Amino acid sequence: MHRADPRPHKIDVGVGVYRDETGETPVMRAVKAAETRLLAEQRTKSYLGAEGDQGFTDRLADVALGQPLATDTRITGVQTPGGTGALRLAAELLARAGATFVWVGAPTWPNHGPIFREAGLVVRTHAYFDTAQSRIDFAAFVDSLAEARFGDVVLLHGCCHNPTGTAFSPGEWDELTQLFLARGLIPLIDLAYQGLGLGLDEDAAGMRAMLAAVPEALVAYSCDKNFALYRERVGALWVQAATPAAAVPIRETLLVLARSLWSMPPDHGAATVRLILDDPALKAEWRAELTSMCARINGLRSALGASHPALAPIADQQGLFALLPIDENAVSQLRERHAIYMPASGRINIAGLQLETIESFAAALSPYLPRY
Ligand SMILES: Cc1ncc(COP(=O)(O)O)c(C=O)c1O
Repeated sequence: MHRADPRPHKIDVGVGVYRDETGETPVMRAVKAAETRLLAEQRTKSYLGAEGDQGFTDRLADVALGQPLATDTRITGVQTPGGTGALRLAAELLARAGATFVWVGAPTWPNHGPIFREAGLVVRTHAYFDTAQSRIDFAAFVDSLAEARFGDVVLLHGCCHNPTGTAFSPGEWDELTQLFLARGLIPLIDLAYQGLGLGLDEDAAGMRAMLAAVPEALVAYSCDKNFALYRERVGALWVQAATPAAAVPIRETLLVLARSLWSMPPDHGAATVRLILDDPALKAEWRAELTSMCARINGLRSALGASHPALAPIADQQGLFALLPIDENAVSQLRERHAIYMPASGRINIAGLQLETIESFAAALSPYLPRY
């Protein structure tokens, strides 16, 4: 509908991918350089196993988990087709291990429910977001987990929550860790936007602290956004077992499951990431470009937050998304009257805005926002 709209001032805050100030989703400089190198170097060995590119999974563990895999043999990792593949593989592993319930917050990324259900798990919903205040309702979240039983799995967004833009504070991560330990709950951390919130290490800090404290955990990771490899579907799943010995059959099971899901993950994108992470100059270039993407998003957040009192919480949130406190009716009126496009949920992609369009965007939104 946005594409077909002839109005020149139209705004698309619907599609959930990073956009630069010209509205494009560019290929990152380090990715271009690594792809050129890959064409020259990589193509002599054709076959890859179900685990994918182990160099990729190991190097990425350094970025995500803050440690190379070799230092913690309780953690085993495999390459997956995107974060979606990692979540699906995690779901299959959990179902195979006898898990029944996976808890997800309200709201969450709409694909979470189908991914777990298709693997035979039962999805239960816990409180998460206070829509009126545009913040996490942590007390209600903890209360609703009172029903969770020993061995239940709880999905957590590692940073940059989709769709609300929220993130746990270090204190909240700590409280959750204590709660999970006391109740025997297993965290499945979905880290799809590392580096697009506060920074690479900051965005993973809560997750790392939790991993250090709990015996078992799973981490589903996507490189599709922070390496802008949307076309390639690059991801990884790490599983932390209670002991190094327990990690061995888990790895074997992951490989059996992966063979029946996708046989081998596609190589090109993961090999590109591996080349970047292996080369200090390329790695520095990737980090610099990611930092400027992140700065653009946070600049837009500050401007949008300052434009209207009801949008103020957006300035303190993170990542690509925010959930506007408006209803479906407002969403369709914004489309009809102002050529502003977003899904019925009111989720907006902050990077779909430009600094120059924020004022008119906020003015169009204003009649539909709550008044204080
Ligand atoms: C919260 C969340 N998790 C996982 C994914 C899946 O990642 P990928 O696109 O790499 O499959 C997404 C993608 O939109 C997401 O928003």
